[in-house]
Amino acid sequence: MLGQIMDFIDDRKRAIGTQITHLEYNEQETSFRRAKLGTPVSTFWPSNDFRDLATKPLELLRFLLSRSHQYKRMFSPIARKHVTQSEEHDLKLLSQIIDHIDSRMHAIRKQIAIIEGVELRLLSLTNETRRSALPPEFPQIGIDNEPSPPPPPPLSLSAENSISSAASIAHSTSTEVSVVPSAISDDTLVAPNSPLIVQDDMLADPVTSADGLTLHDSDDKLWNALDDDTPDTLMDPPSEATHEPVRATGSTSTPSVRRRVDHTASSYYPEIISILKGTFKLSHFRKNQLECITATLDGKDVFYLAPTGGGKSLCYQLPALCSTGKTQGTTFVISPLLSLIEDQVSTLRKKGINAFRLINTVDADQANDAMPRLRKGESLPLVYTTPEKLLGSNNVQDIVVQLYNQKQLARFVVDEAHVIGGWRVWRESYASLGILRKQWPDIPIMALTGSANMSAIEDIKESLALRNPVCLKQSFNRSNLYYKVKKKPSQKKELLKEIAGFIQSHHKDDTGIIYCLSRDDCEDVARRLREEFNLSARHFHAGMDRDSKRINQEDWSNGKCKIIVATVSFPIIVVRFVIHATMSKDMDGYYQETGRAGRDGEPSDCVLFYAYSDAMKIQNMLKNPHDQNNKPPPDEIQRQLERLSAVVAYASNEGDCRRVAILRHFDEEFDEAECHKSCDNCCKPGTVVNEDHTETAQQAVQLLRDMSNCSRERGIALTMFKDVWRGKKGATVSAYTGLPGYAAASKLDHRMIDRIVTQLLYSNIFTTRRTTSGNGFGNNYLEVCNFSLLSRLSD
Ligand SMILES: Nc1ncnc2c1ncn2[C@@H]1O[C@H](COP(=O)(O)OP(=O)(O)OP(=O)(O)O)[C@@H](O)[C@H]1O
Repeated sequence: MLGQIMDFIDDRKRAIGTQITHLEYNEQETSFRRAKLGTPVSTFWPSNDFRDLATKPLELLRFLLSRSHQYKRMFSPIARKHVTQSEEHDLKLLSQIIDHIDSRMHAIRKQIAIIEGVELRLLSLTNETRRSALPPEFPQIGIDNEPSPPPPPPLSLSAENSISSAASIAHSTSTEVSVVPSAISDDTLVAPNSPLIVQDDMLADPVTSADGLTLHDSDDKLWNALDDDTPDTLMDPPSEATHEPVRATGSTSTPSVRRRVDHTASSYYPEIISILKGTFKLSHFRKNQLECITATLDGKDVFYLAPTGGGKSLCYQLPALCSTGKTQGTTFVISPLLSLIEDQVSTLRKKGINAFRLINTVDADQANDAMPRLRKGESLPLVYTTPEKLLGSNNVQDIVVQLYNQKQLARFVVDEAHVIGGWRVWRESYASLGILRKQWPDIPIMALTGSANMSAIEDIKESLALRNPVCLKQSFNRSNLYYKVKKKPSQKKELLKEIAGFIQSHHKDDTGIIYCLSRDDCEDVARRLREEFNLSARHFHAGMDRDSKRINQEDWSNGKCKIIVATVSFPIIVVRFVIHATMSKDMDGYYQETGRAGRDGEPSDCVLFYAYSDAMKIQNMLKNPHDQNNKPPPDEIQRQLERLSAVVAYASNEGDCRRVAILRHFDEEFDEAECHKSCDNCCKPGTVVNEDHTETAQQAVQLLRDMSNCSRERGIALTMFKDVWRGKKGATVSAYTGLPGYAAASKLDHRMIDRIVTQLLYSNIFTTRRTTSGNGFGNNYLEVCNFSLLSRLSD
């Protein structure tokens, strides 16, 4: 059946893509409504009969779900804006496609849950006694029972950046190859939901605690400053009804309104403030914290988005300790990371807060384990668990039923909610969390994330079936961070010299993190910084044994080590500088990693060493992952490449304010005047000049085609192509000197040549093909990927 819709969409994609591009060009004009598609509207429509799913194996279902997500992402943003324009037949069609994909995704998720046994396990609990414990709405397995999803809510155009169709590529081609490629990031940014925390930290490291690594991070200064200049709380109008039928995105379709509510007048406030001061020893709330706490105590669903270090944890930790509130008892916090759970539990227990973990642990010390206590019927305010444990364990399910029965189930908290919606869908159990709402419709859910743009937010709300959630969002701007991108030297020795020089001159006695791509690199960089530059660097990654981790943590705690060279799996600390020795794989990762700097509000530096070759390395890793058995589907690889392209666009942009680019990724408008020269581009003297290099790009495409046609080699290496285009002389290029494009770029600066080639690669007009020679060495050859785009270029 998915094949049917995919075929249908594939047929329409090109036409819709053209339409979308057209709309983007004319978004200010009313005439776009009358724009016609290039192909006649099909009368064929696939049915909503999804019985085919029943026969599909789990792997295929996951793949299908991922593809459906991909399609939805592509079509949703534009449809949200225009779906109301009913006179535009094609846009109506677009919204019908999305509805259909929605229904399909519901059905696939349900089937996955059935196969994984999640629902079956829950049902197996429903013997006579247990069934009576369940709410009357307890759903039966059966796709027929599925409520049909309402249409997606209208949303602002700013969410349109996830479109990655051929049409948008064509659009970008004609406009983006410019001195100031600001438009690139507009079009190439893709909705995040990215794994902010790498796989190697997942479940692999149940015993690591970050205790020793946590600095005193009183962030008051930063957050007070933020409070002053962040926009008002955005709240969706809350609904009084808590027993409404579960609705997906439609539940959020009511337009947001700005309203100020005096939360200090709420009946919960006296207890809230007493716990804030007495238990947490804090004097006041940061932006949105009180709103969030009051809403959850009032039994409402909450979606809470705040930048890293914004104080999300307090929003569920504090209400968990309240005895007032509509729901009482245990707060279950669902977190994807074992190391984060361990860290949170031990930090809270040090403060005298009764937090427990509900995970599979090999730790001999079971003092923090929730299970034995819950079995004994002890009342535990705060229990951290993983989605797998919560949904997959019969024992845990027994206990949840029991707590619910006794009205001792206070709320579910989904931390790092951006994990929902990525590929790997992604931890399947995260994607299955929608079942919480189905099983316990009247238990409030709180979703927290530090990284989500508009379409990701919609995905989260929909997947968790949040009901009229109170949405609290905060500006992502980190005004105390200085962003800088530097050209990465090709020799590692030179890179280390630059890094060491920067640290010695700017941060001699400060703490900092250096991010590397691989564990080996991480170890090597730390060692060489120690040995060759006398810097107190230690490596840290999830592949280390427990003793080495402990030693490095101790060295950090006692000040012997000031610099941590890490992969992305490093526990939370406050540092004065973050250096990316290799670029991040996506903008979310980059934002999270740089966000480690200056969590105390003091000015801090974020330096990215960028080389296009790193992007190629990552691209190859994405296309050819080590674990071939776990290779994402092609569509997902494409999405990851697009996310990578957003970082390339960011890093290679030498003109636009970095802050604007970063915040745009989170759908946040930012006036570059507010940057106050706190990024390298804003500090550059002179004015920005826009240049259109479309013609040059066309020449490049033609030249590469001509070179490929006359080459007797296995392929055209990137350097060879550039040499020919520049008009290099000598024997190596002699085969190509007669071509019309030879030396066509002789007057261009070499950086401009690099940027044009980069943009052609990331616009999918050029691609690279990797071949391995007989002696095992790999070569990257440049090819024209999409000839049809070439003809569009010349139109
Ligand atoms: N109201 C407050 N006043 C002062 N400090 C606060 C307040 N709320 C939270 N903090 C402190 O801010 C720091 C960061 O909080 P927290 O770890 O909850 O951030 P987070 O939003 O979860 O960040 P991340 O996304 O990085 O996990 C902690 O040290 C916490 O104690």
